[in-house]
Amino acid sequence: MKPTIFVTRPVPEEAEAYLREHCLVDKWEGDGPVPRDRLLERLGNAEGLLTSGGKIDAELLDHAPRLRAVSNISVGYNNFDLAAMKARGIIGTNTPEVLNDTVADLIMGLILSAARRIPELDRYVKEGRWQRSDDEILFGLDVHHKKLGIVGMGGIGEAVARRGKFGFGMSVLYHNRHRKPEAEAALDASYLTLPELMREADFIVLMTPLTPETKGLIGAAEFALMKETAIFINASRGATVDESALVEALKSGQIYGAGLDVFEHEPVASDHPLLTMPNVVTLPHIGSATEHTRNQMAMIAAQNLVLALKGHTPPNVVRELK
Ligand SMILES: NC(=O)C1=CN([C@@H]2O[C@H](COP(=O)(O)OP(=O)(O)OC[C@H]3O[C@@H](n4cnc5c(N)ncnc54)[C@H](O)[C@@H]3O)[C@@H](O)[C@H]2O)C=CC1
Ligand SMILES: O=C(O)C(=O)CO
Repeated sequence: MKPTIFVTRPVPEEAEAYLREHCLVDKWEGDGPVPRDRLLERLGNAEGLLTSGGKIDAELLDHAPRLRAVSNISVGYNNFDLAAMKARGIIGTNTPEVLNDTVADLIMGLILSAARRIPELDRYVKEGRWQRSDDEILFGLDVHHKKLGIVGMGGIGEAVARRGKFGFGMSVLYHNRHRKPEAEAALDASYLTLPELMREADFIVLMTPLTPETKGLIGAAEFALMKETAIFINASRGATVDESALVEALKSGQIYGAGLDVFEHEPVASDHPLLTMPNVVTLPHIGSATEHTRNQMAMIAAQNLVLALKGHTPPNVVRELK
């Protein structure tokens, strides 16, 4: 007898076909993300859940008495209440590594966009404001040979560091929960404390997972240490940054600019002050959003789920907040 699973969002054909081969698939057919109350109604029979970000907490698990595995189509798993899942013997999985290069490419895009003011000046040209006499008002900052500071030197952080080091001749500084001697050797990277990195780096890239320790990790005290020419990039989760402190740091000229792929509340409200600032580049959480990478993520997530439901240990089980 095939296990029943619930799929909360459309997945590519290949992943869906694979799931149907191994499971009885029930899926959300509505537009947009499944509303929480509708999801809870649909979980009565589900032994597996394929999802990408909705909260998996005690309330949801109470509505899913047969649930054995939850598979995220994402590397981040801050949506999991791991204690509640563990208490019920439910396995959680994610999709690490496969998206490292795709997300790192986007982060380089944010760095270049903020430093050279690409979106702002694109609008400038398209709005017919470009004058032959324009000169200094179009200046930005160099990226090459500057100091790249990575906070959270994991799979994605290292992929960004490689691009900075070998593509742009940048020197790599990093702060991480644990030192990484191999990365230090391969990238000639220097380990710094968080305050040291804030003071030293020209580009600060935040790439930690969202955990109780990293919530608000970068706030007023950290922005106060940054150079006036620093550019701050966040592609981790919005809540790792104190957004009000970021707004103040940008408004007061404490830092030069920011590039953001993530926000505390997504989609970000259209009247959010960060959206009114020309020195902030904003994106709608598209770090891994290429067809190739998202297809691979969906397939890996599907395989994780099927393996777990067959009683095997999938390669990407998450056991604790990392
Ligand atoms: N914008 C987007 O579309 C994407 C966002 N993400 C986010 O990026 C995060 C990181 O992804 P990966 O690099 O794959 O994860 P990873 O687990 O490979 O790396 C995270 C690193 O952060 C470090 N870390 C954890 N807590 C820390 C702390 N308190 N202080 C300093 N370092 C700490 C860990 O030791 C680890 O080296 C994900 O958890 C997810 O939230 C991931 C993919 C796409
Ligand atoms: O994988 C993740 O954690 C994302 O945010 C989207 O790819």
